Amino acid sequence: MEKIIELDQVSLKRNGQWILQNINWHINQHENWVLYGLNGAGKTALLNMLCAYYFPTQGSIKVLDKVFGRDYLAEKLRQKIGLVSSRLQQKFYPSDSAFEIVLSGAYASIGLYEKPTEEIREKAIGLLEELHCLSYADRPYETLSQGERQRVLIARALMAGPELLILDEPTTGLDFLAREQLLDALTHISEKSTAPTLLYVTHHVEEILPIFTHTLLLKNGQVFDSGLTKDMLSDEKLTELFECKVSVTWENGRASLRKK
Ligand SMILES: Nc1ncnc2c1ncn2[C@@H]1O[C@H](COP(=O)(O)OP(=O)(O)OP(=O)(O)O)[C@@H](O)[C@H]1O
Repeated sequence: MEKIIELDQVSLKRNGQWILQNINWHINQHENWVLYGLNGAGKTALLNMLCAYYFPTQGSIKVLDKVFGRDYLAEKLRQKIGLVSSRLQQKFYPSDSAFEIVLSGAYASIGLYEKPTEEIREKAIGLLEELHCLSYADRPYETLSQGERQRVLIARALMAGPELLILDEPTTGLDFLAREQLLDALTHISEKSTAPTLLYVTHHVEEILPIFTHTLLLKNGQVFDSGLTKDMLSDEKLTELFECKVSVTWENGRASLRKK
């Protein structure tokens, strides 16, 4: 089975401080993962390593079967990874239309500098339709709501046909309905035959959809535990993780969390 991510004994030191320690994490094809941890657990640092913005101080990382720095250029690798993050939102030109932003995903550029082919335009329209963004495709990005922007960014990330799609707290700033619409869109994406492997980063248990078969619990820069989502989201496991009594309730394959 093809490995999407292989981290072996990975540690990261920044400014004299260990931020991540001894991370072992393997993601296989056809698994969708959640990276779950509280504020400051090290989720962002870990993502920065997966996208080759940081290099491990110790240990080895393979993403999509490539070892960073040895047999592959980081830039080339990033073209195979779709990234959706609210931090990315500020990078786009506010006057560009939603359509232009999605088209630019085909070239992995901020802004559109090439005339898109008819095939690329059709693909962008298809993705805008799937993500229910067609009605505002011609509107400037700056006029879109937070939920609309996030769906446009998912469509953009899918333009290049990534093998791995990373969603970094994609529901930040979304109201309940916008959040559920975005989560529905992810379920739809995961059901397609061409679906990329999904990696969803969150600190909200309620957002973990049944499509996420596996979960890694990160605490203080270390793997607290990892495995099947249903085993990770248990009363005992999360009580130990938070060092505070919690109970988990399941309904329709989704968990919710309460402090006891
Ligand atoms: N360049 C750096 N130098 C020193 N410490 C850092 C650096 N970058 C991150 N840290 C620290 O490492 C820890 C993990 O940070 P990180 O941003 O990865 O956490 P996170 O899980 O993404 O948190 P959040 O959910 O709040 O975004 C934090 O304590 C942070 O202060």
